[in-house]
Amino acid sequence: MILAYSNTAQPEPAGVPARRAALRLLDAVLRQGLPLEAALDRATSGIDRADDRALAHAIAAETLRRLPDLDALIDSATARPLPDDAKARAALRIALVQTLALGTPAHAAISTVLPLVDGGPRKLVHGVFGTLSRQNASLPEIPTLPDPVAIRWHAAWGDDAIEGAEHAIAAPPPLDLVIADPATTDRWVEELGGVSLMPGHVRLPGGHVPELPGFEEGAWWVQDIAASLPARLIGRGAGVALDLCAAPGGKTMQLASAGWQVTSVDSAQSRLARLHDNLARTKLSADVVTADVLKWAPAAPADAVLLDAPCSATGIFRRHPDVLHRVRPSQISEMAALQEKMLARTADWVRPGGVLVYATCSLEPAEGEQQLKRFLGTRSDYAIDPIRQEELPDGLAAHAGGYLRTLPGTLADQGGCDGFFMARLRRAV
Ligand SMILES: C[S@@+](CC[C@H](N)C(=O)[O-])C[C@H]1O[C@@H](n2cnc3c(N)ncnc32)[C@H](O)[C@@H]1O
Repeated sequence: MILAYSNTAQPEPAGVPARRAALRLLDAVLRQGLPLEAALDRATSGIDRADDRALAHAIAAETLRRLPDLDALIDSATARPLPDDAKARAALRIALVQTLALGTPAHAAISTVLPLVDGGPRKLVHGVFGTLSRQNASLPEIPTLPDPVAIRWHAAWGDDAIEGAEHAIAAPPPLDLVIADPATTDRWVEELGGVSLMPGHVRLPGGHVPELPGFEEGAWWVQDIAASLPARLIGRGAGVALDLCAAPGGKTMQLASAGWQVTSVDSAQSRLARLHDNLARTKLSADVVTADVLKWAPAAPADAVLLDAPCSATGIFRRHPDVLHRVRPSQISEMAALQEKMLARTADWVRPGGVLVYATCSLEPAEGEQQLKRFLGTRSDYAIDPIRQEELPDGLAAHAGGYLRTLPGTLADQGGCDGFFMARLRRAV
């Protein structure tokens, strides 16, 4: 038997440490409310092999995508519903997701999970898994959204967005690249074998990023098409642009490659390290400042300010399915209060006649439409500079109010995009 070693140095069957790490990850998200990525290092500490760490992440992420459907299956096979936080439910979730969604043979899925419930509900887990296997249980083709999210998004956006979100969970999102020099888009479409939805954009079905042509030379970087639009709204320019809440730097690279003298500000040192790496790889430059935008201030007003504000991040649920489970209404309100303060403060850093772009990767109106309305109600020196059709890819249209809202279902035929809100505001001269 091949042996692996847990961080308690006990010999264990191969494959068990990855499943234990998957359980830790799920506990971190569902009970502690942590982002999946933030919990990764701790949950997988003691696992040396990168493929085991990747497996733990894949099991946890797929469980989060399929949680309501996995729980419905488990509940169909137990006399009484198990508590949400029961060990048996957690073990069954990861055993079932492996066999029903990740292609793991049933015997491997259950034999690597049972050691995790030794001395506990082993018999129950084995019994329920066996019952569901004999019934040839399957997951629905289109996943079900967790109820609180479905209710919230239905109230805000209606049936189509719910359908769009459920379909979006079912399919792996495409890989979007921003091309540093938009004039070379056709060349990269050909070389990478992708499609382009607008100049400076290439979409691939997926791929191992560091091995793709052009990565090492810094010809492009990964950025969802919706995430690339806020910086595009600023356009090309030779003046001073502030990129606020800038790390890991997708928008900084866009602004720098569009000719701006960029100052990038973010409070997270570790995320700024990635921004520095990104600038080095793409040979672009920016002044990088580690600071809290609620305390820092620029020496002089800027021609353009981009505020990509911290938010609930519910718009990026395709790649980060933890947001579907850990983001609560109270957090949305807290983020909205923070965004309001940031917007009020940073609006003073735009020169008269200059431009302010406000963006969030959120599907919550409180972090988008309502924020914009409140801001315009308090700042008579600002007006919306409406987004024009020629600034957007085919299939996207600005709202009649001049801002842009992307939803689950937007660009669905081309592979979709993240949920975003963005508005361009111009300061009176
Ligand atoms: C949506 S992410 C930014 C993504 C980035 N604009 C890009 O395109 O790569 C939000 C960022 O806000 C930063 N942040 C949160 N609170 C902040 C604060 N008070 N001051 C400065 N940055 C902050 C976070 O560290 C995070 O990097």
